[in-house]
Amino acid sequence: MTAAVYHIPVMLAQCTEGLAIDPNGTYVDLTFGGGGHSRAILNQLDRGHLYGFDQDEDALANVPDDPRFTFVQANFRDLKKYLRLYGVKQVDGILADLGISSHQIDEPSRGFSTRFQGELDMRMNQSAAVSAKEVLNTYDEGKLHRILGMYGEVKNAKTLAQAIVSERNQSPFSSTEGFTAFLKKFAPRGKEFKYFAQVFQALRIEVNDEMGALEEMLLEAVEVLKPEGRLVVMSYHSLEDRLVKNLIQKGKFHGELEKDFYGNPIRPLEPVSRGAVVADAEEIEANPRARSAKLRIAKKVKL
Ligand SMILES: C[S@@+](CC[C@H](N)C(=O)[O-])C[C@H]1O[C@@H](n2cnc3c(N)ncnc32)[C@H](O)[C@@H]1O
Repeated sequence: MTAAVYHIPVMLAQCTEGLAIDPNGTYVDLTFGGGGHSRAILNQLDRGHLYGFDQDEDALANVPDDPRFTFVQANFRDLKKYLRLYGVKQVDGILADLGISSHQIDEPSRGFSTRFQGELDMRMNQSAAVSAKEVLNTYDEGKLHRILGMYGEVKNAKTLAQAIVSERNQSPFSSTEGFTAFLKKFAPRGKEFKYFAQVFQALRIEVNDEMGALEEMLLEAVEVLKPEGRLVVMSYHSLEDRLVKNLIQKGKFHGELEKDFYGNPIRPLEPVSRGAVVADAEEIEANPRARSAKLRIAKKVKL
């Protein structure tokens, strides 16, 4: 397994520029994956150090042999705890390139892809307790309805949730192929793959508690950043991007920006980039995965 085919890093230059790297600083790549972004950060470090997190043990195969790098096989929601373990209280910059890697999608046994035959798994952390199979075969109808509607924006979420519950009573779901064959009946004609992708996205977000992990991580990231330290987050769907954007612009996930007596915004971060940075046409042509990427860059407010 080589890093080149594991994952092509998206907006590499924009991410490292966003971090405004101090060669002697301490950095965190929260989503190490194939290590593309990490290697680019290491190239700019001198006496600095980089901590690379990934909850997927497959990422271990890509760890560089470099004394300035430490791999942390953990969920990024526990950022503070693990940094403390290494005696790190504050860092100069944090990068998160959310979602799953091409390796995870392309490996049939991981169950992320609508195109391959595999178990309905979808766990990024292979030791986690709940897989997509458990979600489909045990969640009650109301919960399935909510997940499909909220995380997949599936239009007929209620009908589909009902059908899942009655189907599994006859034969429980186990393979991706069996599940997509079942989904076909509910998909709009000619848009089957888009529909499958929406349903799979919803399951994946639930299995990995992606929204919960993102909220916890963002709050911890704000705490561990030095004043003026950079937060660089790349997301691939609007639910994630909304959380990141709201925290940067409004200082909270929900609700409006508050101001102090003098009219200064009360928020722990301030935007560095105007709006979201997106990939250019050339990159999208070479790497279609870059199409949906939205990059937001912020710095910790100096008190
Ligand atoms: C889009 S890929 C990152 C690719 C990487 N930037 C590169 O250049 O190869 C996302 C990676 O983050 C990991 N990941 C996603 N959510 C995570 C979480 N909550 N905690 C730890 N790792 C996570 C996934 O396992 C995956 O390997």
